[in-house]
Amino acid sequence: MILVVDVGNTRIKAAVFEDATLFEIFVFSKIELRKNIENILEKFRNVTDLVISSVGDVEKQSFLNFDKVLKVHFISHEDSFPFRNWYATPKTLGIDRMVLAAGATLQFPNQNRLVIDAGTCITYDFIDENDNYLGGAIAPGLRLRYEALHNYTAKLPLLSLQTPQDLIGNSTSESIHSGVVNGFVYEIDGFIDEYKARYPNFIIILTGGDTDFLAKRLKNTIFANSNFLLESLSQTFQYKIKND
Ligand SMILES: Nc1ncnc2c1ncn2[C@@H]1O[C@H](COP(=O)(O)OP(=O)(O)OP(=O)(O)O)[C@@H](O)[C@H]1O
Ligand SMILES: CC(C)(CO)[C@@H](O)C(=O)NCCC(=O)O
Ligand SMILES: [K+]
Repeated sequence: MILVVDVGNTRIKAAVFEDATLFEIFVFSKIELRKNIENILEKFRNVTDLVISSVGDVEKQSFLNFDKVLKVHFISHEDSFPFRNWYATPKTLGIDRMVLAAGATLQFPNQNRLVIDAGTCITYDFIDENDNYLGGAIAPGLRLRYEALHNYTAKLPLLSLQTPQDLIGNSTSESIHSGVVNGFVYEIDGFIDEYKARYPNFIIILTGGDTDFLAKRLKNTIFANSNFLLESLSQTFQYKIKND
């Protein structure tokens, strides 16, 4: 049994796996890290390995106390991944993006894949049918757009995510919701359409904290799975064990 931990930019997500079976998911903040991991290990006493992917600023130190009771693995650029990496700056590629690309490669063999992670940032990652990782895009996520409007203007309020009533916002709040939500959706559909112009066939995997909100609003057909990063982390670890 393994415990995988995804340290994101905002939150931490963890899951317990036995082979491909996911037992339970946990979401918590960085300050509660140690206590939460202890509680999970208390509940799942058969966990032998702790597998961590981190893009956040949580230090390795926070996990090292656990190495007395389990094996602790930090997924890094040095590990084996199931794709050829064509990124021009592979050392600066986010570990979360590498893990997503690994999951897409292993779960959807022999096809072009586009992974869209709508989290703090939205990231796009493309892996072609011959398992070449080509790169993608990074843009501000949904919540970040609301925050940016508020933080970098004098008059705009900080709103929480809400479905716009119409394309044409008839108040400050409706204008913001239209700009953020409609803009985000058009952007994603626009990206997908441009990828389609280059690659006639590919599957689209949507994941991240905004998956459920977005899935029903996109015009393109996508495979929505908010646990895709956690599942991919488990698969990346299995792949690493076999290939190291
Ligand atoms: N409880 C919550 N806290 C923060 N964001 C949330 C929450 N519930 C839903 N969201 C949505 O999820 C998005 C953030 O995604 P996510 O939680 O995957 O980010 P993260 O933890 O920083 O991970 P990553 O760094 O991998 O993107 C926000 O845009 C927000 O709209
Ligand atoms: C883009 C984020 C912040 C998304 O979590 C992360 O993947 C990251 O820090 N990436 C480093 C830059 C890059 O991927 O090229
Ligand atoms: K993300």
